[in-house]
Amino acid sequence: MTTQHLVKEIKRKKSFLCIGLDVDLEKIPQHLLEEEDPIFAFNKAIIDATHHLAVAYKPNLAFYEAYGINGLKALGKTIDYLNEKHPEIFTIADAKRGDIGNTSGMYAKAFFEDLNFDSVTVAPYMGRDSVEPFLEYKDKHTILLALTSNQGAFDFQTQKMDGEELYKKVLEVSKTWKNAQNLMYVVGATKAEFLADIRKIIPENFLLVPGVGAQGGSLEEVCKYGMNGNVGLLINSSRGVLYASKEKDFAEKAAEVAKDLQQQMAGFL
Ligand SMILES: O=C(O)c1cc(=O)[nH]c(=O)n1[C@@H]1O[C@H](COP(=O)(O)O)[C@@H](O)[C@H]1O
Repeated sequence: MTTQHLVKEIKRKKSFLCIGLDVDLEKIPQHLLEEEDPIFAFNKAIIDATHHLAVAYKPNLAFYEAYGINGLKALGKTIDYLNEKHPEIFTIADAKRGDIGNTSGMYAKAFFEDLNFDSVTVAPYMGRDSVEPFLEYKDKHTILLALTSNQGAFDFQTQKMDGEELYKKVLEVSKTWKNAQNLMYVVGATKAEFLADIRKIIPENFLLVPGVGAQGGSLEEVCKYGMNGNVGLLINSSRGVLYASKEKDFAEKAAEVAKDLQQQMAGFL
């Protein structure tokens, strides 16, 4: 999906909500465990109830790998369902990959060709040749970790290197890479006070912003940092939407939380 297409969808739905499909079998309604594929049954119910309110879905690979081959099969069914039923939705494989060039090439093939995601999250710390195999896919997006939502972000990302914070170096250097127009960046909602500086370096790239809700980030504080004004953010909520209820009404309750987030976002568009 192109960035222009994503922008069009954001304007049409008046939403820049990304729902994180982080499925935890201990948190889903227990009646779903009787289904043949509980993970897919849960995802399908969430997608069916929220697809008109969200522009993106982000399964985090950890939550599928944790259930072995069954988890990976459920991931495959989920992305196929999204691509077939809702091709207008932007899909993110939250895998945080990155390795030596030929290995990254295989990761890119897995997420962009086999699973056919629109984008994948990538860690930048192995440098240019670890990211470029993802950027080779001109119709896909690479979402680079810039300033993450967790406390440990202060261990390295905000430390100075040659007088400049490491996360700023990541932004500046990555801008010079081949097909850099296909880069998006992760900035945690818990790091809203850094967004003004970040936007000075990358005024025209989408930001994926996780960390609202369960991690304490404020939606309102990040919403004004779109690109060139108002569009250019994907704000993610996973647990806050998925586990609004553990009862049979879970999908309905998830839709209520998603609607509340969407309505707050509409005020900024
Ligand atoms: O890349 C991410 O999506 C990510 C980066 C980051 O800095 N912080 C962060 O929380 N995430 C992911 O975003 C999701 C946040 O989930 P909730 O805190 O439940 O909304 C999880 O899948 C995290 O792995």
